[in-house]
Amino acid sequence: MNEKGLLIVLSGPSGVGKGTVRQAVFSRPDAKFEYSISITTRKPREGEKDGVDYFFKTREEFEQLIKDDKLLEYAEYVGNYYGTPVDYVQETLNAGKDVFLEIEVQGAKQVREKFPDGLFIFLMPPSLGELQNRIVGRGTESEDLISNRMEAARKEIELMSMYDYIVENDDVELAVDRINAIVLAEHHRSERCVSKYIKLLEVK
Ligand SMILES: Nc1ncnc2c1ncn2[C@@H]1O[C@H](COP(=O)(O)OP(=O)(O)OP(=O)(O)O)[C@@H](O)[C@H]1O
Ligand SMILES: Nc1nc2c(ncn2[C@@H]2O[C@H](COP(=O)(O)O)[C@@H](O)[C@H]2O)c(=O)[nH]1
Repeated sequence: MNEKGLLIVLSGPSGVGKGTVRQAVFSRPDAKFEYSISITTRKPREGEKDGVDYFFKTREEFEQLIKDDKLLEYAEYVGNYYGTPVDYVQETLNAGKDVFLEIEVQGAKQVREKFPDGLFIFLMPPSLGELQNRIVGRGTESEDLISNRMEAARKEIELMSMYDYIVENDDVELAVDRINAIVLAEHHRSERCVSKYIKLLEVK
């Protein structure tokens, strides 16, 4: 029987670069994770595609998914719902593959309760000034939404102590190196790795 995969959760304040770092993680030729595409009621930004960046749903459709227990976690974030499809995550982990979630902190808290053995990584900006520059520089939010996101960011940063690791995103490729090193170390620390090597002792 397959060993289960590792659930990796990348979280952090809005605009820190989670999406950018996640894309860089997956563009490495040796990336071994499966990305769980989230479901949202937010309108697609320019260039975003349904089923690639998100599954875009109406509020009614999303609320039906909540009722049908189809979400591993969900949160309402700055006026929109965001959630993780539970079946995809369970099936992929059961197939022995690592699953990578990029979600905000309320959702990460719910995942922690259901998957205490998951690997929780918090992405930090070099400073709050730099965080604001990144949100403004992205040019996707109105002024109102930027100040809502900055306010949310301060509350999100306060929760960083519930994570296993804090990774600074001063440079995207360096942040990816750090995340890959943490995942590798976690695999080597796990019971399944020990049991794999313990088998060597059984060979006479
Ligand atoms: N290390 C970095 N240095 C400078 N700019 C960065 C870095 N990482 C990301 N950025 C830029 O910061 C902006 C926000 O990044 P991104 O959209 O990936 O953040 P996010 O955390 O996914 O945001 P949200 O939570 O709002 O979706 C983008 O314009 C991106 O190009
Ligand atoms: N709790 C969840 N949060 C999610 C999920 N997918 C994305 N997110 C987070 O929402 C905010 C806003 O995203 P944006 O695309 O509108 O900028 C950001 O922090 C994402 O990481 C999810 O499934 N669950």
